[in-house]
Parts: sequence; structure tokens; C-alpha cells
Amino acid sequence: MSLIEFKHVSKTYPNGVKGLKDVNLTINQGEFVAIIGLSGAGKSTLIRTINRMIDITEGQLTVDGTDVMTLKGKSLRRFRRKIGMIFQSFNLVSRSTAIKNVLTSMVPDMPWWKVLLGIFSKEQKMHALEALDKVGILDKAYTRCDQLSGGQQQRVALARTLNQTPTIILADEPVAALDPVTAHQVMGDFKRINEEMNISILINIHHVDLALKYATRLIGIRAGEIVYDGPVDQVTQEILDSIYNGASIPQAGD
Ligand SMILES: Nc1ncnc2c1ncn2[C@@H]1O[C@H](COP(=O)(O)OP(=O)(O)OP(=O)(O)O)[C@@H](O)[C@H]1O
Repeated sequence: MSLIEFKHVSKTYPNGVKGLKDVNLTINQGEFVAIIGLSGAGKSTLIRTINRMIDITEGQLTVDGTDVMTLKGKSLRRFRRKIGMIFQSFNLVSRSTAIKNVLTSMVPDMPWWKVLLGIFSKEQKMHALEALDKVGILDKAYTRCDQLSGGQQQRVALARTLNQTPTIILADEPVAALDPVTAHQVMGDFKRINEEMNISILINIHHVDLALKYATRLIGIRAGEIVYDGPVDQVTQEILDSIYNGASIPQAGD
């Protein structure tokens, strides 16, 4: 069964701007999808509809068999716990240690007084340390995040997401703030997590070279419409031109 399915999905913002136009898309468990396109093309809108950070206005969007627009309250919160979200700006508590940041992903399942007192069980701490180990920064577990490099901070964010055992990770420009070497390392982390843990990954990215190197499938979006969708090894310069410059998509046999 498909994991994520867009059927004739559109998003019109309250000011009338069309963020998505009649999007049809099926994503299966375990895929690593990169989404590229010009600034303002609709990449963030596409990714943020999946965990209902943004509501669609037309069509149907199902995730793991659930029509996401039917979710509210507790069921919406439970649904969101299965979907990790990574941002360009890491969104960490910079004055807390790496392990404390990872442990915060457990907070929704804990009684308020334990949260207030910062009481985490041995099992929870072990789980958090395992997550830090998976992204190669176990040695930084007790370092404050404001003393870590950008790449290390993004890895803490990734560990925090892994700690909630997601089935999907959505990443909105996760390497945009990183230098090229660190960006490759973080993309490598995503790839390893995708392959070893079979977690589906959807990533918005401006760097085409990184998209082609690490993802398996590329989606090109232009003015809210999907103009390319296929395996990365079939992407040609003509296809990239069409995504970025509006040239028509070359058809096989042209
Ligand atoms: N809250 C909003 N209200 C109105 N229009 C919006 C809103 N958010 C986004 N848009 C518009 O929707 C379109 C798609 O925006 P979106 O942020 O999805 O693009 P993007 O491809 O992610 O761009 P970038 O690469 O710059 O982040 C743009 O025209 C944008 O101005």
C-alpha cells in the first residue's frame, strides 16, 4: 500500500495565492524523495501539507491510509508523532544539552510533573543515547547545543526526530545553513537512516547536486505544479532546465 497519496490536491492561501495546483502523487514506504524547484514554487507547501502544518483546500491527501483532513485534536497529535520534521534552523533549545533536546521528543507521552522536574527513566535516556549514536555524535550527548557546530546541531535535531520512531521524516531545507562538507555529511546521515531503518524521507533542497547524489527519486515543482517525477538516474540537463527555467519537459523519443 502507498504511504502518502495526493489525489487532485490544491492549496489556495487565504490571499488567493495558489501554493499547489492539482497535485497527484504516490509515495511508498522506504523512498528517499528530493523536491526541487525555484524559490516560491511550492516545495514547503507540499511538504507541510503531509503533517497538516498546512491544510489543503481541494482534493484528498492520505497518509498511511488516513485522510489527513479528517484528523483533529488527539488523533492529529498522535498522527504527527509518527512524522518527524527537520528544519533549516534546527529548532533546538540552545542552552540545553544534546541529550536533553533529544529527550524532549518524549514529552507528549509523559505526565506534566515529570516533565516539569525533568525526570526521565533510565530506558528513556538509553533510547536517547542510541539515537545520538545513530547519527554519530554520542560523544556530544552532554554538550550544550550552543557549543556545537551547525552540522552537529542538525544531527541532534535528527536524533530527536529518530527518538520518536517516525515512519516518515520531512525535511525542509535541512542543509541550507551548512557548509558544503557538512551538508554532505548530513545528507549521508539521511541516506543511512533511510536505508538502515526503512524510514521514508522527503526533503526540500536547493542543491541539485546533493539531491541527485543522495535521493532515489526526484520531484520537480514549478508554480505549484509537479513538472517532473522520476528516478534520479534518469534526470537530464533538459529536465533540470524545464524545472528551473520553464522550458517544456522533453519526452522520451524527442
Ligand atoms: N501563508 C501564506 N500565505 C500566502 N501565500 C503563501 C503563504 N505561504 C506561502 N505562500 C505562497 O505560496 C507559494 C509557494 O510558497 P512555498 O513557501 O511553498 O515555496 P517554496 O518552493 O518552498 O519556496 P522557498 O524555496 O523560497 O522556500 C509562493 O508564491 C508563496 O508566496
